[in-house]
Order: sequence, then C-alpha cells, then structure tokens
Amino acid sequence: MSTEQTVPVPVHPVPEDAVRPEHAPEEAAPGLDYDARGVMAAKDYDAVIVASFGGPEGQEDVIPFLRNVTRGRGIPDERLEEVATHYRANGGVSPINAQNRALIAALEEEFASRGIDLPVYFGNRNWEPYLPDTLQRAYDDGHRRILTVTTSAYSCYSSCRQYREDMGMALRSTGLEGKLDLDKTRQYFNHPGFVEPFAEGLRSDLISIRGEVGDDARLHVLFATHSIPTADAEAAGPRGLAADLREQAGGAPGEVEGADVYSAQHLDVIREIIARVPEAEGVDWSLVYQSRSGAPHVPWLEPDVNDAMEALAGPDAPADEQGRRVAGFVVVPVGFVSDHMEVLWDLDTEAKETAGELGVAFRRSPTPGTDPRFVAGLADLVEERLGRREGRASTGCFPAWYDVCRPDCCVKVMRDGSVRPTTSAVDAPVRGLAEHEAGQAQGPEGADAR
Ligand SMILES: CC1=C(CCC(=O)O)c2cc3nc(cc4[nH]c(cc5[nH]c(cc1n2)c(C)c5CCC(=O)O)c(CCC(=O)O)c4C)C(CCC(=O)O)=C3C
Ligand SMILES: [Fe+2]
Repeated sequence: MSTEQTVPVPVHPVPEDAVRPEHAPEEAAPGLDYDARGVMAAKDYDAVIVASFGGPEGQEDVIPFLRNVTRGRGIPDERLEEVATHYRANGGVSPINAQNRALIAALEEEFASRGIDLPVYFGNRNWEPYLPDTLQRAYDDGHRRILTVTTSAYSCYSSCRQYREDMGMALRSTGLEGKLDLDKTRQYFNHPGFVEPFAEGLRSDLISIRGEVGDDARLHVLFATHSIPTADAEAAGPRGLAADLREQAGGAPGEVEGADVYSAQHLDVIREIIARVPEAEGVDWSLVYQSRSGAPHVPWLEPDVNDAMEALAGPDAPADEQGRRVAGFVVVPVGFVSDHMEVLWDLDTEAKETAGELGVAFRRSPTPGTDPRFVAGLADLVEERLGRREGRASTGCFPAWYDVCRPDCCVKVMRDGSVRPTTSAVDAPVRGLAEHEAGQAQGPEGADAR
C-alpha cells in the first residue's frame, strides 16, 4: 500500500440539499404516516426498546454467539476461531451487554428528568435478551406502539437495515405482525449528541499525547470505523444518493474518498469533530477501517488501521517538510457507540501493539458510551417522535436522517436470492398497527386479501 492512499485527500463538501426529492419516497404507503423527507408523524408511543448487537456472557456462550452472528453469512471457520480468542481473552465476556444496561439506566434517568413516562426494554440481535422475546414481553405488558433506539449510528446494511430486518423477523416469529407498531428512530451519526463527546475525547488525547512526545512532534489522527464489504458500502443509503455524491465529486467509486454514503457520513462526522477541536488544527488525519472479516477475495473498505499505521510511521514512511516522522497516533473510534469488543480488541490490543512495534505514542479516544450529551441526544430523538420537540438537530453537511427508509435502502440480497422483511421503510412488507386496523375497517375480505 502506498502512503498516498492514507494521506488525507481534500474532501468534497456535501451540499445542504444532498438528499434531494428524487431520493424521497414517491408516495406514502397506506397506514404509514410520513412526509416526503421521510419524517414520520408524531405518535403516542407507549414503550421504547434499546436494540443492540448482543455479546457473550461467559466462555460457553462464545461459539453459540458467533454462530448467531454469522448464520448464513459464509464467514470461514478459521475466522470464527480467531474472533473467539478475542472474547476468550476477556473471560468469554463481551463488555457490550453491561454497557447497554448502563445506557438504558442513564436513558431512564433522562426520561424521568424530562417527564417522559415510557418504560425502556432491552433487545439484542445476537444474544439474550433476544429481540423477539423482548417484543413478546412488551406486548404481554400491554404495549402496542413501540419505538426502537439502536446502538448503531450510520447507514449501511449492518448498522441500519439488518436491525430493521431483525425487527421484521421478530414480528413474524412472534406472530405480532399487525398487532403492534414497531418503529425505529433515525440514524444519528450527525446528531450533536453523538459528535460532541468524540470532540472532547480527541481534544484531551491530543493534549495528553503532546505531553508525552512534545508540542513540536508530528501527530496523526486515525478515525476508525468498522470495515464493510465495498458492495455494502455501494448499497448504503437511499437508492441513487451514492451516484449523486460521486457525480458531485467527479470520480468513480474507489477514486474519490467518501463516494459512498457510509464513508461520506463518516467524513462528515470527522469534519464536525475537527471543527470543534482547536488543538487538531494542522494535524493530519485519515479515515481507516478495522475488523474486516469474510472471504479474502471479497473486497472490503480499506485501509486497515494497522496497515495505515505502518504506511504512515513505518521505516519506509516519508518525513514531512520539516523532516519529522510521525511520533504518535490518536485513534478515534468514530464508528462505534460504546467501548465493546471491536474497540477493546482491534484498537486497544492490536492497534496499540502496532504502535508499540513502530515505537510511536498511542492514545485511543473514548466512544460516547453513557456521556450525558449522548444520552440527552437519544432522549431528544425519542422526543422528536413523540411530537414534544421542535426541529430535528443535526450538524455537518447532511440533513437529519430519515425516520422511514427509502425503497431498497441499504438492501442486501440473501444467498438464496431473497430479501428479508423489514420494518420502518417505505417498502416495508411488515405491516404496522394502523394499517392492520385500516384492513379490519374494510371488513374480513380486506383483511384476508393481505
Ligand atoms: C458496520 C458494523 C458495525 C458497527 C455498527 C454497529 O455497532 O452495529 C459492527 C458492530 C459490531 N460487530 C460486532 C461483532 C461482530 N461482527 C461480526 C461480523 C461483521 N460485522 C460487520 C459490520 C459491523 N459490525 C460485518 C459486515 C460483518 C461480517 C458479516 C456479518 O457477519 O454480518 C462478527 C463475526 C465475526 C467476524 O467476522 O468478526 C462479530 C463477532 C459487535 C459486538 C462487539 C462485542 O461483542 O462487544 C459490534 C457492536
Ligand atoms: Fe460487526
């Protein structure tokens, strides 16, 4: 890999109108009340579910958890064994469940302080408490209009649509389809409550690392996110938006950084973080990727964080105009919400080790976790949907993201050629309560016809 690839290229600005009407739903689906920007009408929700990834709670959970995650996905067995060692080294326990319980406790407190009287349930995609069980419990407790907040900020199959699919599958498997509304808050990568904690973390890490290597030393900031297959990156976001971003940037995929919606969202967040950190002025930075899996011949987003560190600070790396070599890295895990295993292993263990081998200083900035600004931001998202809040906060070039996804948004065709049912989309085949009631109103024929 040449160093040129990791030197930050000038990033094209995403204009205010990046999400134009042609990316909007053409017409409202019956029973789903939203406008042309994908903003859903306020609703009287009666419960909230915090939906997350889930993780093992002990050594005996590790392999069953990994099988859940990778079911039908063609991840080689060697990769599973490899990933299992990350969990095994931590007693077979992922920190993610405890972190989510802490987030829920903080959110409950925030709700109480704002007079929001909604219970907060916990449901995971890949481990207990599983989403279908949580949904059933909420239904049995009498709840019918449920709003989901996920622990995933950006747009791509893994971070948005897969949650909506698993919500759709949960409605199907519990038989609750049509018996309750299950909606989802918007992706919040560009919400100030997500961006600001990263800025504060970067600021204090820059001050701290300068204390170690000196004020005149050359530093490099690595903004790290989860790698995804380039095909997933290409399909991320509403149909047509990536092509428009690319046309605007004047290049082909791969030629222009941020030419897919997933990367463009990250670059938008990075610019917003840097703009809030005076200490970052003049410091080079790059967007790097981590935790690649899947078959080797399938292309994923690059460069890998460790390769980027080698290229920037290895023996072949060029000095800058002042003859300085990179003396330290600050890694900002901008793709993640909490310090879970992907952060503890890939950054705090592997990337830190790479820095040690290169003989350079290393800091890893915190994720939002339970930062009060982040918790308040999530509560704001809920209040938006309850109709208790004016405006939809966002920062950067992209507008506040949609409540309802466009047709084919982040679409993934399964190996058997099928596309899974989803919730919270214009073309969602899984029906909500209102549509069910509309069908009932037409009489039994109308209901059967579905
Ligand atoms: C974009 C993205 C996020 C960020 C958004 C979000 O936060 O949701 C994320 C988060 C996470 N990924 C996690 C863990 C895993 N991800 C895997 C596999 C994969 N991730 C992918 C993407 C993402 N993943 C993809 C395209 C795959 C391969 C295909 C597939 O299988 O879908 C595998 C399988 C083994 C491997 O190949 O690594 C594991 C164990 C954990 C839990 C950590 C813990 O336990 O503390 C978390 C929060
Ligand atoms: Fe993952």
